[in-house]
Amino acid sequence: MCRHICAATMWVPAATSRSLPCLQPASLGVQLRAYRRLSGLWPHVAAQPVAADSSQRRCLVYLAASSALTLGRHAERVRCTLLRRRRRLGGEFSTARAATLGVATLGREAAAALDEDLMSTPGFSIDQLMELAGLSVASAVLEAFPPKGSRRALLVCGPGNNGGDGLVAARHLWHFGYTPVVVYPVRPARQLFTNLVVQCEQLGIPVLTGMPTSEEVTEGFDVAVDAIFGFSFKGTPRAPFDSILKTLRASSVKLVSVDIPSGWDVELGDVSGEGLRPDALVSLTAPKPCAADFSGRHFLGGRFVPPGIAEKYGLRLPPYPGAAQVVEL
Ligand SMILES: NC(=O)C1=CN([C@@H]2O[C@H](COP(=O)(O)OP(=O)(O)OC[C@H]3O[C@@H](n4cnc5c(N)ncnc54)[C@H](OP(=O)(O)O)[C@@H]3O)[C@@H](O)[C@H]2O)[C@@H](O)CC1
Ligand SMILES: [K+]
Repeated sequence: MCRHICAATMWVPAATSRSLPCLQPASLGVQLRAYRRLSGLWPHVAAQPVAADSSQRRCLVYLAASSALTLGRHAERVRCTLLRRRRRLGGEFSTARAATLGVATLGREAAAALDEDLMSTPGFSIDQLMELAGLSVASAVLEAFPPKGSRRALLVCGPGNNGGDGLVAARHLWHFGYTPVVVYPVRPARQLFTNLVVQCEQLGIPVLTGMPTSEEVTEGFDVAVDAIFGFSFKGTPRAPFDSILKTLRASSVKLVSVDIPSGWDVELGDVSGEGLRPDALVSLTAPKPCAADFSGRHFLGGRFVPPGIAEKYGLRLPPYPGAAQVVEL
């Protein structure tokens, strides 16, 4: 019995798709044959213009296989092919609006290297960067979902620095007048994170280990922040985050993702099909390639990049208005 094993999506600007004949609906046969050659399987392919942005075209690829063993192998092979193709196309995989602003994207390795550069050359500490990142997130929440009556905010924080951004955002949201609740199931022992938890608790912000149910999230909160995984996420989500992602997906709360919608591959997007579908995204420093698949409100935050580093990584960052911590792309 065949079942779908891999859903890969690609969004390409119309101009790019003209130079990529295999993504033209008219030549989907070529695409099908290419994947058959690559994986030994017949994929089901559908390509359609994107509703949110007619200048882009999306190509959805589903592969079918009969065993879990072949699943991983074939999905990985196709993932690598898509990745190579995306890398060849480079910065063209920014959203249409980001492309208008001339903002380039930062892949996983480049994002990590840029972080290293920030912390070595100009000598930023991680605490400083995280503080500004979390402040950007809180500012984007305020801008995207200004409080109407109640101001209940849920912040779901993961085990890495993305989770730290969420803890900082919780504190700033409290100062902005929200009533935050933090879910922090896996807590690193590092002083940085224990300090951030104490700072939240000093404000009376509950920091919970367990995740509420999807009904409780829908009923109990006006907005939720996904600070679960950032650019170091790999593979498929492990427990307890697998079920947390399902809970967030099942709820209808307004969702803001920090840097990357959790569960998405930083470069390829929601390849597993199990990632979150946020209403707003706050890219930090620069959008990551997966942001090309995102069609909600997109903010850029992390207003701390010195011109030398921006130049080194080919970032053409848009001007931030006034004292704003975020700029909408
Ligand atoms: N300059 C900037 O832009 C700044 C960026 N900042 C922020 O940092 C973020 C990057 O932070 P990061 O490197 O700590 O990685 P992040 O993704 O949070 O988590 C890694 C953790 O997840 C885990 N994990 C991985 N895969 C998993 C899986 N499948 N299932 C389960 N767990 C999995 C992994 O565990 P491991 O696999 O190592 O055991 C590890 O514990 C970035 O996106 C931005 O938000 C700011 O704070 C500072 C300035
Ligand atoms: K996230």
